[in-house]
Amino acid sequence: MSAEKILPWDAYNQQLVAQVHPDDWVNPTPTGRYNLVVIGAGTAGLVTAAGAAGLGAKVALIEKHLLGGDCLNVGCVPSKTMIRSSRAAADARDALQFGIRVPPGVEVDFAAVMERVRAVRAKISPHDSVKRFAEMGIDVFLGEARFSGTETVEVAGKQLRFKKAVIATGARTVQPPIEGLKEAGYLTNETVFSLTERPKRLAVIGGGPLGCELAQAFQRLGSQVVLFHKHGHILDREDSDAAGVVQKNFVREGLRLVLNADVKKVERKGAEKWIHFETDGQTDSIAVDEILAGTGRAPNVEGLNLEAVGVRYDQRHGIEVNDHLQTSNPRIYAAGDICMQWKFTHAADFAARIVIQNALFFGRKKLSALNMPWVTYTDPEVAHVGLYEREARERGMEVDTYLRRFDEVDRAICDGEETGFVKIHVKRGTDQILGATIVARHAGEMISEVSVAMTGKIGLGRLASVIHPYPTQAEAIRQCGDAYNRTRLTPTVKKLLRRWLAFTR
Ligand SMILES: Cc1cc2nc3c(=O)[nH]c(=O)nc-3n(C[C@H](O)[C@H](O)[C@H](O)COP(=O)(O)OP(=O)(O)OC[C@H]3O[C@@H](n4cnc5c(N)ncnc54)[C@H](O)[C@@H]3O)c2cc1C
Ligand SMILES: NC(=O)c1ccc[n+]([C@@H]2O[C@H](COP(=O)([O-])OP(=O)(O)OC[C@H]3O[C@@H](n4cnc5c(N)ncnc54)[C@H](O)[C@@H]3O)[C@@H](O)[C@H]2O)c1
Repeated sequence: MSAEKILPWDAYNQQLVAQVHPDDWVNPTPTGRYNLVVIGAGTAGLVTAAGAAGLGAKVALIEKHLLGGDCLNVGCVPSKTMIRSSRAAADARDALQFGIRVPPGVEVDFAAVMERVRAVRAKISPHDSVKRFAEMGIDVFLGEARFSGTETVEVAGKQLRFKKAVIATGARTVQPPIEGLKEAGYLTNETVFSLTERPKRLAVIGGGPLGCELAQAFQRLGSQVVLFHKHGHILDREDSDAAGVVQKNFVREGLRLVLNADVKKVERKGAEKWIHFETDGQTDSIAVDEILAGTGRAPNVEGLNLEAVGVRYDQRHGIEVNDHLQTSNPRIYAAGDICMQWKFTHAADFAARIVIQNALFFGRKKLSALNMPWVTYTDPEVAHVGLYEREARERGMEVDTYLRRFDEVDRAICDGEETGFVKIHVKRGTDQILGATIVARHAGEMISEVSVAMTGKIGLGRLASVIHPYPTQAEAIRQCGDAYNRTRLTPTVKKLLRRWLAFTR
């Protein structure tokens, strides 16, 4: 894709492209064999290349479009920036609840919101720039890579010889198989952040993290949003109580939800797009101005000539890897969205660290050993780490769950953020934390405390002895620890304590 397609072609996007795909970049001339040839410069590729080069490896990094991949350009960064504006809009809307009278006529300037998105992305882009990676001693090649032999990768007419190669080509939005959708035209994460005008009516198809985050953001920024989701509630892979809190808030904010939705057909009539759908046996139609698809990801496996190097893959799950992230060709590894179920930037980052050790230093690091948290940045946010209760049971583990609702937490009450909870699962009869879900406005900032405990093998009982400043919402985590410790006060212990206190009175 040519860089000029980063619309609108304003000063910010020109700045972005100057960093992550400069027009005047001249690919280096490859000399000798590389320790590592990395294909794809999203998070997985960038971290692999930087880490390996930092340890002294001779590294080539190849990117066909923009360094930074989805996260910087069309994923985390623009979405979280837009969400920040949408929270400001919601705060203005809800200000009266805090005793602040906002005069009527407060408006969302959608064009300014999107300009800020582009400005922030451009500001962050030097972290992922061609210049920065070249200065690390990495040979950066712009162009589309393909395997051309058992130990060569071809890019822009050049042959790069490798000892080991890493495929980090990521994933893209799948096109939902809905009649007429393609002809009517629809947005994906690759195009939605280029909008400069607010769609008056927006349909979002898919109630996963992508669909939910953006549906709420657009609704708050003034679009009338209808969200179609296949299942009975949104975010159906999350803890159902957590998803329920978010869903309730969506409805409160006026978002229309179509659950158990079967979108049958899309038709263009003039400027309008008509969506014909079925839900719970009823058929209905709705007219919108734009449609955003967020129905999952397809791995970028095409054009790599994987058959020639014996790398097994499938179109749905991507490249097949073992727990060491090695493909069916032992000299070729993969990391990130191309091969992993965890499709997160931090997951791509930590997978890259595993690849560096395993590919270059005979390491035996395992992906399954990672303790992976994730966050959906709706309002409130849903953050999770470890096992869900149902997963623990499926593995034959009995669990005890400690729950603290935010309407019982002083700081959350002060903040007017009482919906949500902290739920921590421990192995029954112990304080070993198996997993946790937090639903709170800043749940993503809180979950790492539980991750630290799990990674450091700190039990829930010991978390109770960690002093948390008062008043903070994170006290809810300590309070789950207090609740655990109270369960240790068995009737026998209580009786003994009573006797001791009577004796010492
Ligand atoms: C809207 C949205 C919001 C998101 N928000 C979050 C979030 O808040 N937090 C979070 O953790 N994750 C989030 N994600 C997920 C996150 O963006 C991905 O998990 C992450 O970008 C994966 O990194 P990657 O390196 O595996 O792949 P990518 O970022 O997709 O990078 C792959 C790169 O490979 C290049 N490439 C492909 N084929 C070739 C080839 N043949 N030759 C050369 N180059 C090639 C591509 O151009 C691309 O630059 C979000 C995703 C989306 C879509
Ligand atoms: N905060 C974050 O970390 C974050 C944010 C956005 C995206 N992402 C990542 O990006 C990836 C893509 O996200 P996503 O939400 O597109 O994918 P997803 O697969 O997680 O969710 C898509 C949802 O859409 C539903 N769906 C599919 N087809 C449908 C149809 N025709 N009609 C109605 N519903 C339909 C599916 O049942 C599914 O629940 C995810 O893997 C996620 O990890 C992460």
